[in-house]
Amino acid sequence: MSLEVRAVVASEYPDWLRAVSTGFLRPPVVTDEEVADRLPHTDLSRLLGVFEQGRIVATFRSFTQELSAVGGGTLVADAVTGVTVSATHRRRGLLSRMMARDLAAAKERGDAVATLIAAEYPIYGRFGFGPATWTTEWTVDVRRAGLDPRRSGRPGDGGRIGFTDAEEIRKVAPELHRRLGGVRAGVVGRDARGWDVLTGRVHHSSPWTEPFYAVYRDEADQPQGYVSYTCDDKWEDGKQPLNTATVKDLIAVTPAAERALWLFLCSVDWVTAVKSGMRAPDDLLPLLLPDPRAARVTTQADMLWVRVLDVAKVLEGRTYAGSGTLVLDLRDASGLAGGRYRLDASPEGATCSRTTESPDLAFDIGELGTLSLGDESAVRLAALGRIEEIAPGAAARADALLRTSRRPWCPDIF
Ligand SMILES: CC(=O)SCCNC(=O)CCNC(=O)[C@H](O)C(C)(C)COP(=O)(O)OP(=O)(O)OC[C@H]1O[C@@H](n2cnc3c(N)ncnc32)[C@H](O)[C@@H]1OP(=O)(O)O
Repeated sequence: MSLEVRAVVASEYPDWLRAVSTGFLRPPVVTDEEVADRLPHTDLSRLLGVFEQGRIVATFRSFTQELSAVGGGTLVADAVTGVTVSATHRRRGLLSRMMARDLAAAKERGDAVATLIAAEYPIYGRFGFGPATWTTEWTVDVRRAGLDPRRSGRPGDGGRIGFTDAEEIRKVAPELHRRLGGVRAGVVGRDARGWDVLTGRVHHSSPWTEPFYAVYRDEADQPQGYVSYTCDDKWEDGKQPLNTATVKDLIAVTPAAERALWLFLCSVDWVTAVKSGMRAPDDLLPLLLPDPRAARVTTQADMLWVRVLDVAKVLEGRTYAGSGTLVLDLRDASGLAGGRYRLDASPEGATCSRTTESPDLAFDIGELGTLSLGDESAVRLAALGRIEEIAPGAAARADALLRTSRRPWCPDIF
């Protein structure tokens, strides 16, 4: 039976959503309300389906996304999501066909990279993606953290924390999230609908629990961070409170805001555990506690995957703390971004262009995705055999140039 890969039209959108739910093992139920909510935010020309006799057996969606680069600049990304292949049609190359089509279109548009959050680690490396950010989740045992039980939730730095509501958050927090991209690489844009979902204005699949919202304002009364969290209202025998505060979102633009919000969460009466949600691996949280072992790592995993489509845009689109030159020989089986490039970088700026000079390092394009946001070490990748060091010492030179003092972080799942 023939399989046709093509863009989905509006009348097929409910079927497409049902196919996505089926692929993600969610009940295949789609309401008119959900369709009406999602459709205006969907670029149908970038919504792919694989059709067999009129039935959708595979799905794929991409959209334009802004990704923060090292130094606060922005890269235009082709964000990939909603990837499913029906259990009846898996391992017959359908994902490969949809991916090839989407990446070719992204390259044609001039996007710098493609991005995604991988459901499972082994899926996307073959398409030239590499994990570029990692994430850590902690559970803090507040009673073992060593914090002074007499402390209040008030920051000791002249700032203040105040409770607020969803409406206020929709006004204040988008700017905080946008500013985060200026100080962290790896942050992807969060649009108005993303805020509607996070603040309960839109919710389709699971029942909504209204979270608590609190904003940190500095001495000059400027918002510098916010947190939303829920509590589970649990007590143990003997009338002992045993509440877990679960962070849904914590965006802090200054270290003072980050410190204040964590200490606030660890100061709420009845709260004996704080689940941090997915944080940057170098979040201040564990070391902020007198006893950092009270923050147990519960998740440690890859987060944002990056597929470089335009090498010059990626390497010129970031800043560099030091100066140096690197010649990279990049292999790309798909023919999208491979070749030999010379990078001349300094704190004043960088240029990157094709060259015929002999290379310092040679590797697959996926490794450049992994290095692109400053997180991974080229020396480590060379030790793993994933980077070939042609000029002795070149991997260490690459680290000095590419790595950053704070690790990239993507707070959003898309
Ligand atoms: C960005 C996102 O949306 S992430 C969500 C991804 N979706 C899911 O995880 C939902 C459940 N899984 C699925 O729907 C499908 O299995 C998919 C989409 C992951 C893969 O689709 P398929 O059409 O089966 O992939 P396709 O046949 O093109 O496979 C290409 C290659 O990747 C490999 N591969 C595909 N999926 C996986 C996997 N989950 N684990 C390991 N290898 C995989 C295949 O074996 C194949 O390898 P080969 O070229 O060596 O033979």
